[in-house]
Amino acid sequence: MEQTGQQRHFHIPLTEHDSARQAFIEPSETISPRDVPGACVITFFGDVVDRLVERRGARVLVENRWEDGPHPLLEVEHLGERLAVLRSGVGAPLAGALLEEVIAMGCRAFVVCGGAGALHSELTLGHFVVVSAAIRDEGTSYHYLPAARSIQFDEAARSVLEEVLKTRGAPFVVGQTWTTDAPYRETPGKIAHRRAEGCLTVEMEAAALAAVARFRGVPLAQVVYCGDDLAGDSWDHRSWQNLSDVREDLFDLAASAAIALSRASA
Ligand SMILES: O=P(O)(O)O[C@H]1O[C@H](CO)[C@@H](O)[C@H]1O
Ligand SMILES: O=c1cc[nH]c(=O)[nH]1
Repeated sequence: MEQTGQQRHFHIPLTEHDSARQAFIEPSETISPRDVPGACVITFFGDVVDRLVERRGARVLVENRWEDGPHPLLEVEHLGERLAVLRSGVGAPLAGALLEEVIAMGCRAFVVCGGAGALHSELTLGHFVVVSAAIRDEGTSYHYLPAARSIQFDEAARSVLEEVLKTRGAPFVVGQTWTTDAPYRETPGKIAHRRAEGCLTVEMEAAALAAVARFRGVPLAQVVYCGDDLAGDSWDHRSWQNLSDVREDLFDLAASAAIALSRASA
C-alpha cells in the first residue's frame, strides 16, 4: 500500500473515546418503548421490504422519518410468530443510529442481512458469508467502543444464525468483513491489504452495528451475500442488486434466525 506524506504525531478525533454511558440525546429518554416484536431483522433490501408489504401484509409500526425519507420499522408474521423488520439505511452512521432507535422501542434480538463486495474470486455471486468480525475502517464504532483495529461479533448470536443456515441446507462461509465509509476509495493497495489480513468481503455497516449492539447489550448477528467482485484486475459489478431470489432467500433465513435468537436470549 502506498503511503504519502510524512506521518505526523497527532490523535485523530475518532481516538478520543468518551466512556460516559449517558449521552446528551439519550435514546431511552427520548423514544418511548412500545409494543414491538422482540425479534428483529435489519435489512438494506428495500425491494424485499416492499414485497413484504405487498404480498405478506407487513404493516408499518413506526415510520422513522429522517431527512432522506422514512426508514420504517414494520411487523410481519413469520412462521406463526411476530417479527419486526427494520428498513435500514446505507452506511455506518445511519444504520447505527436506526439500531439505537429500535433498541429503545423494545426490539431485543437482531439479525442483519445485506450485500457486500467479494474480495476473493472463489466467493461467487450470491455466496453467503456469516460475519465473524469486522475491520473498523468506519467512524461510528469509535463513538461506542475504544479504538481498536477490529471488532468480534457476538459468538452465541452467530452460532444461532449458523445453526439456522445449516438446518435449512444453505451453504455459507464464516469470516471477517472490511467495513468502510468510502466505497469510492477502495484502492488496489487497500483491497490487497485487507485481503491479506483475512477479510472476505467489504461493506459499510457491520463494524458499527456490532459496536452499537455490544454497547447496548443486545445480541446481533449478520449475514451478507456476495455481490460485486473486487478480486480481479478491474471491478465487476455482476449486477448484484438484481438477485431478487437470493435476497428473498437470505431475508427468509435471517427472519428464522432472528426468531430463534430471540427465543435463545429470552
Ligand atoms: O446495502 P447492503 O446490501 O448492505 O450492501 C452494501 O452496499 C451498500 C453500498 O453500495 C452498503 O450498504 C454496503 O454495505
Ligand atoms: O461497500 C461496498 C459494498 C459493496 N461493494 C463494494 O465495493 N463496497
